[in-house]
Amino acid sequence: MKFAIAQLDPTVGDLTGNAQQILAAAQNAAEQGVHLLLTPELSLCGYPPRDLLLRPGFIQQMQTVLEKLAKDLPQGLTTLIGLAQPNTDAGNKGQKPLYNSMALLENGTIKTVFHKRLLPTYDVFDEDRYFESGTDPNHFTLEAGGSSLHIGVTICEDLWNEDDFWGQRTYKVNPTAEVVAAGVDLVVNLSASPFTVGKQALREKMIAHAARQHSCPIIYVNQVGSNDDLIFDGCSVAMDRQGTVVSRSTSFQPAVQIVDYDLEQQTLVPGTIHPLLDTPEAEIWSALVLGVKDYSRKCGFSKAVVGLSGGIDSALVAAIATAALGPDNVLGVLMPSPYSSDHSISDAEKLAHNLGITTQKLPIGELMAGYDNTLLDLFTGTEPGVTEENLQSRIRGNLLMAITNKFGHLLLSTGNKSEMAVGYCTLYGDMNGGLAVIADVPKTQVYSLCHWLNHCIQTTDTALGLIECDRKTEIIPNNILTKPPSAELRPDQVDQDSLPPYDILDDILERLIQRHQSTDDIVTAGHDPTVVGKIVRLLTRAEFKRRQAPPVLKVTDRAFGLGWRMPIASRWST
Ligand SMILES: NC(=O)c1ccc[n+]([C@@H]2O[C@H](COP(=O)([O-])OP(=O)(O)OC[C@H]3O[C@@H](n4cnc5c(N)ncnc54)[C@H](O)[C@@H]3O)[C@@H](O)[C@H]2O)c1
Ligand SMILES: Nc1ncnc2c1ncn2[C@@H]1O[C@H](COP(=O)(O)O)[C@@H](O)[C@H]1O
Ligand SMILES: N[C@@H](CCC(=O)O)C(=O)O
Ligand SMILES: O=P(O)(O)OP(=O)(O)O
Repeated sequence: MKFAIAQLDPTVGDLTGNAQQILAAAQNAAEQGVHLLLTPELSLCGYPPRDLLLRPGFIQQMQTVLEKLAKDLPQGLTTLIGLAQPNTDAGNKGQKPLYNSMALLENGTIKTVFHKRLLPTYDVFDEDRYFESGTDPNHFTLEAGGSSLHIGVTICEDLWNEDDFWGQRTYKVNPTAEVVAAGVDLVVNLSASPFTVGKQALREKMIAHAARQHSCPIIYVNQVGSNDDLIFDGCSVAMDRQGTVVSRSTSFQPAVQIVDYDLEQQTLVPGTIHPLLDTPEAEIWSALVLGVKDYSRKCGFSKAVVGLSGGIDSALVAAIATAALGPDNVLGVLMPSPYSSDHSISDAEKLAHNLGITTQKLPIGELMAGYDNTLLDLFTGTEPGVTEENLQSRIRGNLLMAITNKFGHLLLSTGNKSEMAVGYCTLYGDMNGGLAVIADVPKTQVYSLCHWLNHCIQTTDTALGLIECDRKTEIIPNNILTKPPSAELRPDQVDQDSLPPYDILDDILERLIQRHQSTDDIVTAGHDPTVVGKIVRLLTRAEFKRRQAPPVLKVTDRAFGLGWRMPIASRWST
């Protein structure tokens, strides 16, 4: 029995386009003699559709497109398609209006519809807002060529309640155990599981645990691509009942991969196993490149603009943008002020040369003088300080927005997670932008990514096939890697004038943001109480800024954005 794993990259809300993607995968699968085509969770509307789900017209149109697709799909091929389905009991007993479902299509008809049992409502997930939980185990019999196979259907989170995997506990609802108890030969899991660093290793451990626990082969299908802040890595995988990987699709690329089930041996046949990316840096790099590429494409941008300061954050963002969009589509803007060092210009120019991108130089000295003159009377008697520093950042932000307005570039903002955490960035200045590319990457990891990129370009054929350049050189100029980070908003300013060293700052922030530790916990771990107190206050105070930041590409298990819902007017800061 042959299965096709369609690791698709849907655009949220593009019902017709997504249906076309499914149809193309189905035609390809049918030509290869496939019996069952598997598509990701909500493959027809794309994941996450968010509040589009509240629009009745959207739900109706989804049904119309599904019915047409059922007729268009090749005869003899059974297909599982993810979509939202109305809950006919909605309104009763506070039930939610929809189900998160999988429709089973066969020979022109919708044969049955399965409903997701477990609805994730944590971190970036908010499925309880829209969906009612399915109550029954989902399974069906696939008939082909006189044979039959009993298949259990689970949808994403349904696989994440595995007894004893998350510690010694037994879950009230374990959809995999329930379909196995119903006597299935094989379980499929149709997912839209967002990327975070190391997540595929975790998924594979969990799937292997489930396969062994239930002595049942499992085929896991994941969405690929990026929708707004969420990046999906694909990496669909099939495991036999011993928990051994027999098939793995590509990471961060769409694919249709075939897996065979041997009916006599009652096992999945080993097939193509694409390797996993081997370092956190390779994973993050690939994720961010895909994030920029898909965000641009799906929002209708082909070009991006970045303010190039000669610093490391803007260098990394420019490199990611170049890999995503191609060097001809990235513009670097150098905006020196009277406080800018010579190397800020020479390093930015060298970087642009290495990347093969175009630059524009727009000095801001005259604009600064214009602001100072206009504000002269009003500000008489005050000391110059952060206000004047922020004006420089805002002049640059304005110029960059003028470029996007005039030429249609997407402005990429360059703030890293450490800066966003402590508010070391200017609202309506360097925070301007449509997409915050590295705002989930702490400064220490910005360095490791840049070192990795240079190493990669010198030692392998490509930086994961993404940047073309002279292989003997570096991408990020060495001086950018070695000079102290500085905003250059006043003479001789460096970040470490106001912040602890980044390795200390990042460790404290990781404990606060990802591990939910208290001030006391962090001090007990060995950090200076005064420093911890300061960082906690800065983190709390900068909430108003983060709320106004562009969407942040998520790569950790706690990114600023939908998975971080802190109050702004708050008195809790320990
Ligand atoms: N822009 C850069 O390139 C850069 C680089 C390095 C460091 N920095 C640092 O970043 C900081 C930027 O200064 P900033 O944070 O004072 O400037 P900001 O203008 O970004 O934010 C301060 C302003 O935000 C508003 N505000 C404050 N609290 C608010 C709240 N709770 N709700 C709504 N609005 C609120 C007020 O108008 C206040 O003046 C400085 O410490 C600077 O040294 C900036
Ligand atoms: N001199 C500069 N030219 C272009 N763009 C600049 C310049 N200085 C700063 N920028 C932009 O602002 C952000 C933040 O700067 P920090 O150095 O971190 O304060 C930087 O990444 C550039 O995009
Ligand atoms: N726990 C799952 C849930 C995803 C879903 O059900 O959409 C994940 O992190 O991928
Ligand atoms: O934001 P950048 O590029 O100026 O990097 P740094 O803050 O390290 O100077």
